[in-house]
Amino acid sequence: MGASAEQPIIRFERVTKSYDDGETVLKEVSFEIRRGQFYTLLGPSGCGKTTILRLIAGFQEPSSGEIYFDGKVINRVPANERQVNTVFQDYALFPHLDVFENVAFGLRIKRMKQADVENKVLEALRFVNLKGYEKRQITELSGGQRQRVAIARAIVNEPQVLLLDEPLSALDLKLRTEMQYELRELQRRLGITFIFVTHDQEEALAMSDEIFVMKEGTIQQSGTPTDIYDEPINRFVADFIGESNIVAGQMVRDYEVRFAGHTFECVDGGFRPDEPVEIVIRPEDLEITPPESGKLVVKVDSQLFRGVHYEIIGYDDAGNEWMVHSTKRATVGERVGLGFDPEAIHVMRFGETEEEFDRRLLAYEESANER
Ligand SMILES: Nc1ncnc2c1ncn2[C@@H]1O[C@H](COP(=O)(O)OP(=O)(O)OP(=O)(O)O)[C@@H](O)[C@H]1O
Repeated sequence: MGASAEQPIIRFERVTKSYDDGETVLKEVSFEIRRGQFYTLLGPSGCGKTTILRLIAGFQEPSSGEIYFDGKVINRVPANERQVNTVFQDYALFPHLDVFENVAFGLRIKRMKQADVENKVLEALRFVNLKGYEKRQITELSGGQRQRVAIARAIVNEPQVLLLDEPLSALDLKLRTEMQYELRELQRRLGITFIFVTHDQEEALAMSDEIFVMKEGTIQQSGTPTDIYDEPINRFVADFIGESNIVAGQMVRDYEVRFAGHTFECVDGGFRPDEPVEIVIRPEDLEITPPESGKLVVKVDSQLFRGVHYEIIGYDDAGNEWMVHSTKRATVGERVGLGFDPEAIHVMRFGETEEEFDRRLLAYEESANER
C-alpha cells in the first residue's frame, strides 16, 4: 500500500508533557500524521488538544518522548524553523494593519522582495476568496472574513502542516457550517496536512479524514469518522461521538450477546465466554414496531420533535433507558416494540484501550480464518 508505506510527516513517540505545577497533561501519547490528510483532535476541554498543537508548532517542548517531522527528531527545533503554521482561535490579527499587511507580515520578516510579497499575498487572498479586500482594515471585516485573513496569513508561508486551534468557535452556527465546507475544500486544493482542534463532535465527523478522540491526556481511539462512529471502542468514545444507548450486557459466546433480559444475535466475537461487556446501539438504528414484533419492549416516557425525526425516550422492563430517532411518532405512556439488526449492536469490552482492541480483533480474525 503506497500511502501507508510513505513516511509519516509527523510522528509522536510516547510523548509526555508535564507542567511545573506537576500536572501531567499528555501521557505517553503516540500517533502518526500522514501527508495531505485532514486530522482532527477531538475531546472535552482540558484533555490536551492544544498542548499537542503547541508541541508540534514548537511553542513548547515535551517532558519526555520524541517528536519526529519527516523522520527527524524536532523536540528542540525552534518554532520559526519548523514548516508549520498555526491559525489561532482568536485569529491574533494586527488591528492596526490592513488585510494585505496582515497577510504579508511573515514574508516581511523573512525580508522577501516586494514583488514576491505582492504575488504571494494576492495568491493567498485568492485562495480564501478575499481578493479585492487588500486595503480593508481588520475592524471593517466580518467574523468569517477575519477568519479567512488568519488562514491566508498562515498559508502564505507555504507550510507543510497547518495547525488550526478551534478556528470556528467564535462564529455563529450558519457561518460556522459554511466555513467547515470552505476549510475542507481549501485543504483539498492546497493538498497540505491540516490538524484541526475542536470539542464539537459534529464538526469533527463532517470534516476529517481521521479523528483522534482524546480524554485526560490520552488518545482513546483514532480512525475515520465512520470507524469511530460505528465502532466506538469504549463508553467514553461512544458517549462523546453522537448520541448512544449504552447498556451493560454479557457476551454469551461469539455472535451471541445478552442484555436487557434477552439474548440477541450480534456480529462480534473474540470475547471470553460470559464476559461482561457494554452494548452500544445508536438511536437511528432502532425502529419503533408493534410491541409483539419488537426485539425489546419499552414504555414511552417522552417525545420531542427534532425537525427531521422524533426523539423518543422509553424504558424497558429492566429499567434501561432507550433513545430512538424515528420518523414515526409514538404516544407517551404507550408500550412499543424496538426493532434492530444484529449489525446495529456494537459490543465493547470494559475499559479496553485501542491497542488491546486492535490485538483482540486481529487475534479473532486470525482464528476465524483458521476455522
Ligand atoms: N502553561 C501551563 N501551565 C500549567 N498547566 C497548563 C498550561 N497550559 C495548559 N495547562 C493545563 O493542561 C491541560 C490541557 O490543556 P490544553 O489547553 O491542552 O487542553 P485542551 O484540550 O486544548 O482544552 P480546551 O479545549 O479548553 O482548549 C489543562 O488542564 C490545562 O489547565
